[in-house]
Amino acid sequence: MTTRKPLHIGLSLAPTWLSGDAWRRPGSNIEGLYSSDFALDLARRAEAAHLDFVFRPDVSFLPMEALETGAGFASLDPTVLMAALARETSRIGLVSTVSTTFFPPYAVARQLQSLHWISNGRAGWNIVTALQGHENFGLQAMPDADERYARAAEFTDVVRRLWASFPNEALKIDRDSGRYADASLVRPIDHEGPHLKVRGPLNLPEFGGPRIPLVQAGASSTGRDFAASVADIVFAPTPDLDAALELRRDLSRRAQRHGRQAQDVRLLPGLSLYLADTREQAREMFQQTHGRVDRGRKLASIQAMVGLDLTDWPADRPITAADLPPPVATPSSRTHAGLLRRLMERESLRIDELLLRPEILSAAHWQVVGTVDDAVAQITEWSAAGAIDGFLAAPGGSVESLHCVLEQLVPRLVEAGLFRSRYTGTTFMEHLDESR
Ligand SMILES: Cc1cc2nc3c(=O)[nH]c(=O)nc-3n(C[C@H](O)[C@H](O)[C@H](O)COP(=O)(O)O)c2cc1C
Repeated sequence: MTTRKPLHIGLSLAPTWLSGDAWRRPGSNIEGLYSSDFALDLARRAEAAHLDFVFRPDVSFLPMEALETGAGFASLDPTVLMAALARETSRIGLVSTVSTTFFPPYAVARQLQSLHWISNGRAGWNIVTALQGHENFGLQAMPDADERYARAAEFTDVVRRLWASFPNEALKIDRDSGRYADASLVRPIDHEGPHLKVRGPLNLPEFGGPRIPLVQAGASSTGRDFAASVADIVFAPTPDLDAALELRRDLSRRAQRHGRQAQDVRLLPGLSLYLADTREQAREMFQQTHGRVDRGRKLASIQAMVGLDLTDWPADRPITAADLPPPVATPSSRTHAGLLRRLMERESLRIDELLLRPEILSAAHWQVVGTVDDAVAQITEWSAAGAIDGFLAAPGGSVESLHCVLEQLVPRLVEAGLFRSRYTGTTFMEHLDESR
């Protein structure tokens, strides 16, 4: 029923379907979490459904308080994991998350270009400025968000110039003359900026096909501007249609201001999917998953994001906009803090209601708890409204819910003309360019 362009779909390999208490279900395969087979099974299923990409969010610290009740942020290094998937798949994009706050750009440029070669043009880079973890990298304190973005812009520029510093055309490989490369085409970048000093060139030629697509997550004003200047995909939390529409319009305006076209920046919100045969079963799965909410930790996170201490808040007293203190000056994610504040201002919720909302439970992502029909209806509506260019599936609740996304929901989107029925290209960038 829609005339819009086909969507782009990515699958988060962060095991969201094992979050809360879902890992305790008998068939969860939680024991296999740190084996490459675990992710490989998912990547193969996602490739069979012709998804654009799989991706692994990542952080460089271990929140100890969460570890007693779930794996949380403990995970394999995402770029190493993607390299393991590269040899066992052939079409699907492989997006790794690498922070611009902690790592040296030369090493990052080389690792990602290596992944691009190993996967024959399927690497992607999710650029994050990170939330915590400065203690693991010898920093005195976490730089504030604007400082992190300033470094991210310089870092991304350096990485792209390093990639270009050894162009593929420099490879001559002429056996007869004995000329391996035209070294005059390989140039240092001689970068000296406020945050970084890198000479180059990179000691790896650029892959001889489409470039590495860039994904960006972080939707404060500075984050949006950075995304609009470089990103091919923006991964964002948009808990409702209004939020997605506003972000889509704003990204289009900002992209044009940076001399790019609106469609160069594709908005793919995170979509948390608790799917079952009936709505009642889906709601039950959701309740079972989140029944054992770690109240103390959630309340601490609310306090960190909006500055309101709810420890002794009466259970039956709704929290209203008037109860909110002025916005917290430097939350670790302004995006998430802003969305939580927006929810609390718009709806006067009691504390138990608040604790079950996506702004608290699932990083403020768009959420469907229901049937495949419910999910198809919402995705169709958001797509027809021009709010999204696709979504990043983060299945929740159970392995069955995850399989339902790939084996039932995606085929329904194909039937509706909203998604591809086969791959036409072999590289990640070609998948993204299909909708142009
Ligand atoms: C949807 C979303 C996903 C994110 N994923 C990660 C991640 O995987 N790893 C990480 O270190 N930071 C992640 N971040 C943090 C951002 O990179 C950024 O540092 C933070 O949101 C602050 O930027 P902001 O002020 O624009 O919100 C994410 C942020 C958002 C909004």
